[in-house]
Amino acid sequence: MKKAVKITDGIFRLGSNIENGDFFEGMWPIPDGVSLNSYIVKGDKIALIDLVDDWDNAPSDLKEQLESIPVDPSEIDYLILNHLEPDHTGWLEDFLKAAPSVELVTNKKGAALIEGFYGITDNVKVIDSGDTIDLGQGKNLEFHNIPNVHWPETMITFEKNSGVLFSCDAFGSYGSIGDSVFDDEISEEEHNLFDVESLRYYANIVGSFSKFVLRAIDKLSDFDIKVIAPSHGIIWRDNPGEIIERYRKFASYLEGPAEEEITVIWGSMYGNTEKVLHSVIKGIRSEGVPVHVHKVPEVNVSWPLASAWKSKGLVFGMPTYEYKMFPPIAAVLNMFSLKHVQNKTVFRFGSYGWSGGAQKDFDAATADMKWDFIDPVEWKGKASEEVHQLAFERGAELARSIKNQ
Ligand SMILES: Cc1cc2nc3c(=O)[nH]c(=O)nc-3n(C[C@H](O)[C@H](O)[C@H](O)COP(=O)(O)O)c2cc1C
Repeated sequence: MKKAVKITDGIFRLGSNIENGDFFEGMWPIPDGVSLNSYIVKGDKIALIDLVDDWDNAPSDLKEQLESIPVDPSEIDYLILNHLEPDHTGWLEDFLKAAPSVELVTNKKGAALIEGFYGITDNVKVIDSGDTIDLGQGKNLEFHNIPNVHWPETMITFEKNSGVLFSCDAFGSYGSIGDSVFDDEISEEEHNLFDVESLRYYANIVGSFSKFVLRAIDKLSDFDIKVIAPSHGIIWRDNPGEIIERYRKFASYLEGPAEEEITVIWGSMYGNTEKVLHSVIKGIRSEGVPVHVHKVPEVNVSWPLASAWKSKGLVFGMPTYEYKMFPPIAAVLNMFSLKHVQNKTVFRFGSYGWSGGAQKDFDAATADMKWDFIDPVEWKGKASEEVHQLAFERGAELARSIKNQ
């Protein structure tokens, strides 16, 4: 039987790992899974904070863990919905069959979404930022809106006496959780995985809303936070400041500067662009700058997006295709535009056959992205020694320019 994990007296974590090969949000690969975390806060009254989707084993895991406390769903007085995205609410209609008198607690925008997604208007308790619900026995829940981290209705719940912050998607990460759920219990190897997966989660899911993330972090600076309990990822009780600072750093990359690193994204049909790629990389390395290389379409955009998010410099290598950019690169740029990959220094190179066209298309696609550009390198067909030399120099120039920022 799966057991709930006690965080402190009367507060428990219930969790399930999604490991069935599905993509997150239907598009982001999660080879190491993702956890869905819910929480029970028990005073005289009982609150369940965030639900799950009917996804993989999440509903049965939740039921088993409630039983382990034990809490019967019918005993739950409040279901706090910090965020209405279906990964936290999709199982709502079935849950309500087992807990018919539970009150759904959300803000005004959340109530509209409950009606929109589930047609539910009864038993909805609309709270405002700053409102509290006293559960008794020293359990007092306070609600604060953190709009657009990640949807407009997103809020956090804070249990003031224990200092546990139920932060929903804020401070979350991809990655399944093993038997240990706390930052001070997981191994160094697991920490390394969550370091990498929290960046990828951030860039994929939250990055566009970085200004709102910074606003939320400022708001939270007044709170005496002892534990961060997000809806995805590990629970931070030893060093909650670590994940707050990590998120602050990720959010700061929106306006730049990011890390002194370069992300290279490239695609090539017949190898003419690929050969020059090696000269560009040598040029970057000649300046001692770390470089991350992603080949499209082989790699899902999730990884180059995470890598680009934290890099000051970007390189795109691609040939002309039907008077435009090589389509897999165009798809990456489209995602980068959607996700606000801004304030970068960028270099593009590539081969063409007769007319070119990729550069013009690239210029148009990137006009609004707040990027500075190193002069591009283009050539007809196979690259000459001079082209290789120029590509090496431009790679080095890009590396130098990000070092000087
Ligand atoms: C399907 C296809 C469409 C192409 N369209 C154009 C084009 O519109 N204009 C052009 O100058 N070259 C065009 N080319 C030529 C390529 O840009 C050229 O072969 C280039 O060297 C390919 O680079 P790669 O070896 O890195 O794939 C096209 C090639 C292919 C295969």
